[in-house]
Amino acid sequence: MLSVEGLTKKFDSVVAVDDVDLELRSGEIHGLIGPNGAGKTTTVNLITGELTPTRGTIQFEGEDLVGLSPSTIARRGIGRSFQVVQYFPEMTVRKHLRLAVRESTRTVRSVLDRDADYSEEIQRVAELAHLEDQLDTVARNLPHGQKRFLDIAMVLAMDSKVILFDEPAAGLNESETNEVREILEELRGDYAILIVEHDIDLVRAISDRITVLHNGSVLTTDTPENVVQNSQVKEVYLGE
Ligand SMILES: Nc1ncnc2c1ncn2[C@@H]1O[C@H](COP(=O)(O)OP(=O)(O)OP(=O)(O)O)[C@@H](O)[C@H]1O
Repeated sequence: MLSVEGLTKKFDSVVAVDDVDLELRSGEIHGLIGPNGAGKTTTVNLITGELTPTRGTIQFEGEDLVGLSPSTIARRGIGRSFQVVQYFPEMTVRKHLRLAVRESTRTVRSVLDRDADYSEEIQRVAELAHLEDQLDTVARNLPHGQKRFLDIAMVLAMDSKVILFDEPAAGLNESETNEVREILEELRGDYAILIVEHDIDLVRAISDRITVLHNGSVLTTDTPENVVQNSQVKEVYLGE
């Protein structure tokens, strides 16, 4: 579905991403892990078009994404959630979702649709992101964990087919992390998901496959069981 080949990004003398091959299959949850500075966020930023690769190709459903703007890539169906949630403090959850749905349909619907309320779609994504009871809450009043869920809901509302999660559990307590896990489990099969996450227990539990990056390169891509047994992975990342 999403196929990355030979992806390389240099910042002057630093090779942040070095000849990375990565295949995200339809319906899978794919973990992307590695030590600090391994190149995980840079890889995500290359896929979303926020950065331009020095070399390499990124193909989505057979089309090359390199050179397209982030908004075009998002509208093609590649959504991302951010490490730091971006929201309008005084705006309700419902309004956030309405804007996200409208943004995704902007190119195919006419201005006549400007007043559409998209209520069915808003309800659907609110339920998926465990926010159905918070639709009329303004974002700043959401508990910390639910602000993260709002970010997830907005990605879903954009009608994404691929979702790139950058540390969805960062800064969350145990019960909020468990809820993120439940949300991801419910999305399994319907989206291709790439998840960058330092919480190794979460990544192990949720991923169908895991890619380990080290110094910008792929150390291995394998099942969670094999990855945690891999001696090189233990040496550079798991610290055993
Ligand atoms: N804009 C930039 N300019 C220069 N160097 C950068 C830039 N962005 C990232 N780097 C460098 O590229 C390397 C990879 O960084 P990246 O943020 O992708 O790693 P990461 O695996 O996401 O790390 P972390 O787990 O700490 O978020 C690091 O050495 C980093 O310092």
